[in-house]
Amino acid sequence: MTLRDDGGVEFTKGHGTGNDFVILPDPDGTLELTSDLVAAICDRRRGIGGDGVLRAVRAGRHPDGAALADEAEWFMDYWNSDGSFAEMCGNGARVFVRYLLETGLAAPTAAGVLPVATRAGVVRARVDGETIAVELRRPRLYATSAAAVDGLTLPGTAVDVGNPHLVCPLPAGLELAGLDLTRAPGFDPALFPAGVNVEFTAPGEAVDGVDAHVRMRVYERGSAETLSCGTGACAVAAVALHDAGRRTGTVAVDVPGGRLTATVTDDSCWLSGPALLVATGTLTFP
Ligand SMILES: N[C@@H](CCC[C@H](N)C(=O)O)C(=O)O
Repeated sequence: MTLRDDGGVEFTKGHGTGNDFVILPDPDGTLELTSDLVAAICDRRRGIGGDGVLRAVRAGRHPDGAALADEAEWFMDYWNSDGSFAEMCGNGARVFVRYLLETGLAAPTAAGVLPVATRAGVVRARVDGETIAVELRRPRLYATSAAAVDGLTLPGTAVDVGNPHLVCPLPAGLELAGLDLTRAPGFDPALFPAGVNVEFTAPGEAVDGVDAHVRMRVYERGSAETLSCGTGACAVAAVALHDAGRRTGTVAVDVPGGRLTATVTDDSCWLSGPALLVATGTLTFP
C-alpha cells in the first residue's frame, strides 16, 4: 500500500522532551515506507516535521520483529529523519508506548508493564501519568575516542546502548550553549563505521533524590541536533556514574527539551520522562 491508495494515511505527532516523531499505524506491515518518504515526512517546511518516524507494525508482520512476536504484540519500526534506520530510540519507545495506550492498540499487563519489540530487542515500559519509563539495555562503555567540534578535539567515551554513542565532557571554561552543532561533529569512522550519536556534557547543580546531575546537548546520527535523546541520556548517565566510581545509580540529565532521568542498574537502564501526543492528521503525499 502506498500513502495515497486510500486517500492518505493517518498520522499522530508526539514528542518526549522535545524529541519529536511522526507515528504511522501500519498493523499489517503493508505500507511502502522508503527512506525518501521518511525524509519528506520529517521535513519541517514541506512535511509534518520530526526527528524521526515510528511505524507501528504488529511484531509478527515485520521481518525485524517476527522473532519477538511471542514477547511483544507491537514492533516499533524506527527511522531517523534522514531516512536511515537505527537500532533503538529511547524517547521514541516512550512516545510509541503513549501512542499504543491512547489509541487502545495495547494495554499494560496486570503488573503494569507494556512490552514493545524493537531492533535492539524487547523493551518493557511502565506508565505513571505523564511519565513513561522504558527499560533499555545497560549501557556498555567500550573505548575512548574523540569528537571534533568548533575546531576543538574533545576526548570522549564510546558507549553502546543498542545504538552507538560518544560522550564528550566539555573542559572547564567551555559553555555547552556556545557549541556550534549546526554541522556534524567529526569522529573516528574506524571505531564507528555506522556513524555515532555524539553527546556533549557539563556538570549540573545538585538535585535532590539523584546521584548525579548532568547537562547535555546531542548531535544525533541521522537527525542532526535534537532537543533530546533518550539513549544518549542513558549513555551520559553511565559515564557520569563511571567517573564517580559507581556501577549503578540514578542521574538527572537535562537536555535542551527538558529533564530525563536514567537509572542504571546491574543489568539494565530505566529511562524516564514525559511523553506526549500533540496532533493527528492525514498524510497525502504523492
Ligand atoms: N533520539 C533517540 C535516538 C534515535 C536514533 C539515533 N539517531 C541513532 O541513529 O542511533 C533516542 O531518544 O534514543
